[in-house]
Amino acid sequence: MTKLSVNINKIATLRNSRGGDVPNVVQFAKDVQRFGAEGVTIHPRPDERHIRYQDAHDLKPVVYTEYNIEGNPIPKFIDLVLATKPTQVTLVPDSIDAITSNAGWDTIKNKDFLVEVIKEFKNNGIRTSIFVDPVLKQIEGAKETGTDRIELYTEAFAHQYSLGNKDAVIPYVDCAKLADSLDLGVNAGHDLSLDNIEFFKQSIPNLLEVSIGHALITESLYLGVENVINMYKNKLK
Ligand SMILES: CC(=O)[C@@H](O)[C@H](O)COP(=O)(O)O
Ligand SMILES: NCC(=O)COP(=O)(O)O
Repeated sequence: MTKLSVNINKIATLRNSRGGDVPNVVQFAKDVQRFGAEGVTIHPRPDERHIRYQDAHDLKPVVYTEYNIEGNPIPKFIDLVLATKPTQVTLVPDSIDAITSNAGWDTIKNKDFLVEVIKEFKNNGIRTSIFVDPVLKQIEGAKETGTDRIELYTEAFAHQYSLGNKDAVIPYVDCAKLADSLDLGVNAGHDLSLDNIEFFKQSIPNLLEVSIGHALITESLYLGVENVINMYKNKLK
């Protein structure tokens, strides 16, 4: 079975747009778990434009499923992860001004750095995952870092799949097979959605976990809007 971890960044974006505390990210994390999510993912960015570092602390006592914190391991992020001790830390090589994650690690070039930070997290009992493009030599490089898992960056697959190109999954299948043979766990994320998730999952049997945010929150709005409009209309009769 593949675990679904819900990325709640977008809930924090909505909250921050008005100030205040609506919607409440802690309540949302409680609710997604009550509805069946098997994990909660956050990706605090240095500018705290959505999830704030304080949110990571506030979520710790309520996330009883898998708590996954993603981000670029700058010193401030490393301190946050060591203080909150999530189930898993996913290392992502974001540039400081990136709108969203847009590339995986060069695991060969950054080997020494990754070995060092991964060792520190693992010594603190935190499972590690590193965000990678679906490139075989990057998976081999990931193995050399000592990480427990990789997260396959699925943006390219999602885009190509939306254009009808199902073969776009092939590099992901090859990388997942290689990871399996190297005893690396396989996660995936970015732009996964109700449209593409079933095909992706069926193509990759050893997929342990997906983290989904942008599409899942958007779909929740669309699938809920009819119901909410009717609730307002009833109150306005
Ligand atoms: C690593 C990854 O693909 C996601 O964590 C994604 O980057 C979410 O971050 P934003 O919500 O800031 O786009
Ligand atoms: N690691 C991927 C993630 O957490 C969510 O990415 P997206 O679904 O918001 O594109």
